[in-house]
Amino acid sequence: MKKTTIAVLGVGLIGGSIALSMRRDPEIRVVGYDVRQDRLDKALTSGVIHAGTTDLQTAVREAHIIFLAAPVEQIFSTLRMLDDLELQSDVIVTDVGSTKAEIVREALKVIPPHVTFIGGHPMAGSHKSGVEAASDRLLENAYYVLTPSAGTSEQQVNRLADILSLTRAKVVQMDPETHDQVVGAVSHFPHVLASALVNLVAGYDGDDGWHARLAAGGFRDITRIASSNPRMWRDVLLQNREPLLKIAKDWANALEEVMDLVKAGDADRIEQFFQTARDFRDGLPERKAGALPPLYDLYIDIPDHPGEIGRITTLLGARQINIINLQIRETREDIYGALRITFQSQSEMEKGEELLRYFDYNVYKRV
Ligand SMILES: NC(=O)c1ccc[n+]([C@@H]2O[C@H](COP(=O)([O-])OP(=O)(O)OC[C@H]3O[C@@H](n4cnc5c(N)ncnc54)[C@H](O)[C@@H]3O)[C@@H](O)[C@H]2O)c1
Ligand SMILES: O=C(O)C(=O)C[C@]1(C(=O)O)C=C[C@@H](O)C=C1
Repeated sequence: MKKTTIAVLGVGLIGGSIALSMRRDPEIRVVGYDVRQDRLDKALTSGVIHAGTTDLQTAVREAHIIFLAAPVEQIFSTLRMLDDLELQSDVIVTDVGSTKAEIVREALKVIPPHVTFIGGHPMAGSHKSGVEAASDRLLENAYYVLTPSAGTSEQQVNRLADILSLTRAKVVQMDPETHDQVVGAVSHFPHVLASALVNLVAGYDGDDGWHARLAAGGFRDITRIASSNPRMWRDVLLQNREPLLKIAKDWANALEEVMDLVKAGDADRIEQFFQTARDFRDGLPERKAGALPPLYDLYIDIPDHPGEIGRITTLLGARQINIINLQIRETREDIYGALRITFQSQSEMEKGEELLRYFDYNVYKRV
């Protein structure tokens, strides 16, 4: 049987995670394309892709499905290049960009007639970037929005949904404008808010640094996403202007309403405000509620001498502690836990943790 070839253009967090999911099927060959050779090298050595190239034509020539997984601005420029490339006759091109309306409009304008374009957006991610943060479980149980156009053949949509089942995400269909409105409210605007709040507090933080030091769980929980890639979010905001401007207006009104209650000292309605939010927040569907087991991961600092990883796996193996995955993470100085070990169960993880601590390793549950 002929293998299915998948091209992933942009082997970063999302492209890498999709590539890893695709590799669950041994009949799929994943070719990565990136403008950065060092990123392809990382993806190759960590087994994310079967082959990598910085030549776009080589990457797409044999592809049956092409994922555009670069930052949004580069998704536009790549779309415009497709017309000059030799492609398979029934190829599906899809993207993973965080905005949809403008991308789909552009694709319909520039895509060659024999090519099917289906907009896509997996609703999962991280504030971390790059292939080193990729995981075959990143999209598990997340919604994956597809935005086929009126003329898109149902058979092609099903073909794409079929391949996407390897990510274990829940594929849904939506029109691009609805997508941008909804995702503007639940993802884009929250990123603006998180960063605006951080900038406000940074401005308050005087020489004594008390704001930074007292910032505990609340501030950290609501601002994690302010650590996201600034270039990526610049592009997203520029592509989703109209919905965002409307949401910002609604936000300003909502904030004013609460502050009016504070001004009036209206205890009942202030409490009601928090209660209403809590009811909706507590009712959000639990992403981990699906059939798949949660992750049992430990992160371990690896001392910088040869044979350390071998020593750790030997220690675990000797006590029959089962691990299902091992990942060496980007070794930037400020990152703890360079080695990630995924265990089969909670009890295996606990046994592993006890053992590694006994042998004096620094072990973390989450980083
Ligand atoms: N980060 C998230 O949480 C998230 C979630 C869902 C969707 N997205 C979307 O996924 C896309 C990628 O985001 P990411 O977080 O994976 O970014 P990333 O920075 O981790 O990866 C992007 C990769 O694209 C490469 N690249 C840059 N220009 C390119 C070009 N012209 N052609 C090919 N490759 C190029 C970069 O070298 C990098 O390896 C964006 O469009 C983003 O909107 C991101
Ligand atoms: O979890 C995160 O860090 C994310 O920001 C992921 C997130 C989001 O939920 O806003 C960010 C961008 C996307 O396009 C989809 C998902």
